Amino acid sequence: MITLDSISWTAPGGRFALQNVSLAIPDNTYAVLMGSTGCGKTTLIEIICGLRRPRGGRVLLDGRDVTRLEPRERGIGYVPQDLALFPAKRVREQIHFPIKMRGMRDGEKIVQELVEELGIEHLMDRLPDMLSGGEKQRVALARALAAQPRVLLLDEPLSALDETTHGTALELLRTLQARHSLTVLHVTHSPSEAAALGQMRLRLLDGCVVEVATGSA
Ligand SMILES: Nc1ncnc2c1ncn2[C@@H]1O[C@H](COP(=O)(O)OP(=O)(O)OP(=O)(O)O)[C@@H](O)[C@H]1O
Repeated sequence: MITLDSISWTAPGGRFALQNVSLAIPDNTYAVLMGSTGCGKTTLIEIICGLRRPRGGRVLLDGRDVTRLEPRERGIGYVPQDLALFPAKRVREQIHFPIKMRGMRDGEKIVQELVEELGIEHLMDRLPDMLSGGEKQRVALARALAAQPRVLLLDEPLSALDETTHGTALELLRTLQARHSLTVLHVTHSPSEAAALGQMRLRLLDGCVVEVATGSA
């Protein structure tokens, strides 16, 4: 369960602020978040994963207050809008990185299973600039899932894909969510993507998160 309890955040310079934003996404749910450009969607995602510190309020994951924890202590996988792959690391190192950072055991087995699931075994020795857009997405997903998080945050993960790759990626995200019992928060501008994936559809409107629809996607 992802819970935001009265989160407030002010941008440096004070020209944008979120005031008392609250939301609750139940366990094992695929939630999508929409809203006009610049309304604060990325800001909310980064507050949940710990890359931005809120001025007030709390972030709770499965009831545990993580507001003051470092990102790697939160049990969250994150795929940012630009994917943020390390330019000089090969795919193998990208995916092993979160496992190494946390000193996890069984790293080799986890990576092997993930790369098979995502169909990227043949890419393991490549650098990011030797990958297509769709391949980069898969590598970023594998890296986000390597530390076996319960929560996955996706910031417009499919926006750069062509129609065919987009369709396959939708299916992949749905399958990953179900297989790993993930609680997902996925930011998108695409109503069709939201309708295809969102068991819970949320909109950030004038600084408030409102629920647009709930039900099976
Ligand atoms: N570091 C910063 N300094 C100043 N302003 C910022 C900073 N980060 C974000 N903002 C401002 O905060 C607001 C929300 O930005 P955010 O990236 O969260 O929006 P968004 O809803 O994700 O937008 P988009 O849909 O275009 O990706 C914007 O007005 C942005 O200019």
